[in-house]
Amino acid sequence: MESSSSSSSAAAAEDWKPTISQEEQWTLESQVFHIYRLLCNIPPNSQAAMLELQRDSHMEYLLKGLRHLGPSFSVLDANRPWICYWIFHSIALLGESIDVTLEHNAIDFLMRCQDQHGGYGGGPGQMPHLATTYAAVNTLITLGGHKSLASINRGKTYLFLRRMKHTSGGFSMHDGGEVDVRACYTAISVASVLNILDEELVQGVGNYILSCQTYEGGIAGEPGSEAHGGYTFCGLATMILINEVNRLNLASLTDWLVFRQGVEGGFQGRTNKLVDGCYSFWQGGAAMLIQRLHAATGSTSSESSDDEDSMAEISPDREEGQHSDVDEVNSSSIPINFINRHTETEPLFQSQALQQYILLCSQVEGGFRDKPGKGRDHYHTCYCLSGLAVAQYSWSKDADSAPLPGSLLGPYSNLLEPVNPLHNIVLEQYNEAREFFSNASAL
Ligand SMILES: CC(C)=CCC/C(C)=C/CC/C(C)=C/COP(=O)(O)OP(=O)(O)O
Ligand SMILES: [Zn+2]
Repeated sequence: MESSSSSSSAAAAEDWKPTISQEEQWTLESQVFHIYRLLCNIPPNSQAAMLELQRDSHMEYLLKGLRHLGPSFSVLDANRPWICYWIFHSIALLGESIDVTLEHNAIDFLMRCQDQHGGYGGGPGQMPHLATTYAAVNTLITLGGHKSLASINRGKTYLFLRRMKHTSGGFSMHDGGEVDVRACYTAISVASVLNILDEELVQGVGNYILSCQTYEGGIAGEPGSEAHGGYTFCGLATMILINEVNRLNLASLTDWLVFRQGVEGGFQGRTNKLVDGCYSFWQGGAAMLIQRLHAATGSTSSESSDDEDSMAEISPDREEGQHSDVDEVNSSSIPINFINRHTETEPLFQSQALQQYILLCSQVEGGFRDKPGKGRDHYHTCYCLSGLAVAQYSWSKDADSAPLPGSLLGPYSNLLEPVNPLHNIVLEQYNEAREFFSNASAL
């Protein structure tokens, strides 16, 4: 028999139930929109307009952010290379260009952040740090052109990276700083893209990342911590860049990752936490990396894939001594071979649902946010747009081919530029930098 309290709570639940028309299908997508409509008091039948990427208002917000830094980027903030990266990368994803003066001001500012002994600080005269070094290098590559790329002192950057190398095999974020998976990723990403990656930098990194893969399958920031999307992206991308990805338990990593997408369509960073727009890239980008691991070894867009090879590529191989460790790392072809692979595999996540979460729940009038109720910021704008690009191209067989019909949610004007997910740099700018640095003189 039903108690009176349970019947009244059943009635309350009945009251709360969203009213959906008969014709409306109770799909994952309509659930997301319905929740959002309830939260934001949006009148019914306005979904189509809300699925549009508000390009103009995003550009306005991004340019306002640059103006706020001042002509010589002199605003007091210890994070200025990051602000530059978040804004310039967002503009590049939107396929927009910027005023030449602004571009030169940004390059000049980042040159002043470069330490005399290598690496970039959060502002001129500040201590060099791996996170701001990654942000500065990615920004300069995004700006592109000779002045920007040639402003990076590769020799000194290499010495800085060597100085950050830690006895554990990982890297410290700065002199005397914390050692974690973020540090490994930022160091290896910078070294790879600048074509200065060598055995000394790579030695021990794979063992360090392996020690951070948890019982859940995802990767934690440090040994013994909780698996998290941010660190899982960093650890996985690092392992690919050093050619040791098969040492990870990829089956359990994939399993953990695919369960991080919530019914809202967005991703959560870790088990039992709320979804957040920024994980659209950290988790979505990691899913894209795994999807590309399923491609046939060495195949390119013009070659066919081979299923057996592709499975061998991702099968876990955790036994010591069996991996082809550092000897192959001086081959700078690893990242480009990886990106140029032709994949026949479907995305590992619900791509339409992710696009819907980003456009309906994270997008605001100018910028993006974590979730409804939170404010916009440049970090979330950058990573929501990066995640949107990943989702839009998730059905594409080649990294740079146009999305298949139906895989793009909303109007065609929503389409962003494709990214290289290993570094989160727009593909065209990455290719320019790769060519520039492969022709650069040896250190
Ligand atoms: C390249 C680079 C520097 C990468 C950084 C990667 C990254 C985003 C790491 C996440 C850090 C972290 C533990 C956040 C948890 O915050 P929280 O507890 O507020 O959020 P949560 O509830 O969503 O876990
Ligand atoms: Zn976030």
